Amino acid sequence: MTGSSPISIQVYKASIVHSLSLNQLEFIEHGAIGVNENGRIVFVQNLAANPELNIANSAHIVDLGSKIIIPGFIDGHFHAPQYSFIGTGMDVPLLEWLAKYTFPHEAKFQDAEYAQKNYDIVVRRLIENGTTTCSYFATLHLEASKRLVDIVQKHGQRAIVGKVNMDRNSPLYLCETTEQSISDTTDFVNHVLNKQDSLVHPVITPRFAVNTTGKLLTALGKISREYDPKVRIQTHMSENTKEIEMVAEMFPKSSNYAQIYDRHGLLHERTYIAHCIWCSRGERGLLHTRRTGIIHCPNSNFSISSGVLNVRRLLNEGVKVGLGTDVSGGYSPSILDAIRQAITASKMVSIGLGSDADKSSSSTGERNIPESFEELSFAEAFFLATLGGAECLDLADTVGNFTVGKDFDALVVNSQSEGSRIDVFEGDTISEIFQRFLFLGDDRNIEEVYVKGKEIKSALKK
Ligand SMILES: Nc1nc2[nH]cnc2c(=O)[nH]1
Ligand SMILES: [Zn+2]
Repeated sequence: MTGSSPISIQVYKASIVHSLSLNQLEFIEHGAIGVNENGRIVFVQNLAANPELNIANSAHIVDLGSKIIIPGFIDGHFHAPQYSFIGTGMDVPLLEWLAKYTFPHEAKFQDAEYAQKNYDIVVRRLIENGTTTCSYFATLHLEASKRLVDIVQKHGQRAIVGKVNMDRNSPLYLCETTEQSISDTTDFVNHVLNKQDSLVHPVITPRFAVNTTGKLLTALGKISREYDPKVRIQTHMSENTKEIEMVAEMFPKSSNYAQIYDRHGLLHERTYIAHCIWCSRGERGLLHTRRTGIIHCPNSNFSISSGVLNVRRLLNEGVKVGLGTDVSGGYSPSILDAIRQAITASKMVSIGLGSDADKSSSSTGERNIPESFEELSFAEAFFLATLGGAECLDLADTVGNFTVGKDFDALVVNSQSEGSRIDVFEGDTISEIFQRFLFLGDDRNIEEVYVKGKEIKSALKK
């Protein structure tokens, strides 16, 4: 047992599964986690090796039997306003999809009351599905973005929220002036920081290079670096080949997409970018040097026909990677789905069906021996959904696994919950039951959801 035991602690006895690193998944079949009044983990104990709990009398013990405690899921990329057209409109690729469905829909969030109603529905749905931390894109509307912050605070979810910036190449009904965009962003960032709520953070959110002028990008980079620590930045990059062609014409002085963001001061260790499917070797190297993370959104990459990201290569190159649902480019709000689709995407890459900018740009005529890439294991995909995401979002000191001193953000998983679609067979090991949850489980198996020690799922029913 590690750490001290303050007077009033909550002890959860259960099986424990969490990632220590990309390659290390720890299973503690008979475990206990101690959580103090501040929601911090004070000990993690293997009861098989060390059955005595060294705790004060006032500790409250919750015996969860054969249920499994895992770290809460981290969704590194979610568009809150897009939830209300989830599962529809996936008949066209990105640029057409934005014009045909997304922009008209996001324009409705001009109405803060409409936004509030919709945001309440989506935040509830994410908590149901075990997303304890979510990085949200709101819309460009300041008041509606503030309402999203209020809603996540009401429900107790850990969240990073961004007011979207877009000052060109969108319809007039969803476009702001550069000056308005800068002043509303400053207002939004200060509004969230002034709350001094350790669970909610602002993030600078330029939609993507297509929708932003160089002047705006420079100003946003500057805002992010003016604060200590730097304010996070999230955006999209190299999702779709037409998008990349458009961006190259718009920013002719930069030799590639990543360089555009870099030249405007947007790439740093608190930046994380969705997609990056078509990044060249040079761009990946730049992201690695800047310690910028990539959020892999496989459902969206398939659903709006963007491409198949080679995650293995990014991991081999030392780039930080997390998972995102990218609703509603992606049709599922569940990180379990992102885990499954990340594994499927990695299998496509391993059989030579990945998207590869390096391959298409090598026109030397020489016959290259194709590189082989190992598919992701379930343990690696789970890492991306938890600790990997925490690293991208600069939250790894606080969440992502059950290290003493981190906050207790956790899910109680019951393979035999009411309505469960998971069958358990005689002799199944904890690893087998856990894997079956990853591939067959759903929100019905996620019985309790904790953020900073507080259970937030049961309150949704009230
Ligand atoms: N998937 C996705 N890509 C984008 N690129 C710019 N905006 C968006 C968006 O809303 N969704
Ligand atoms: Zn997105």
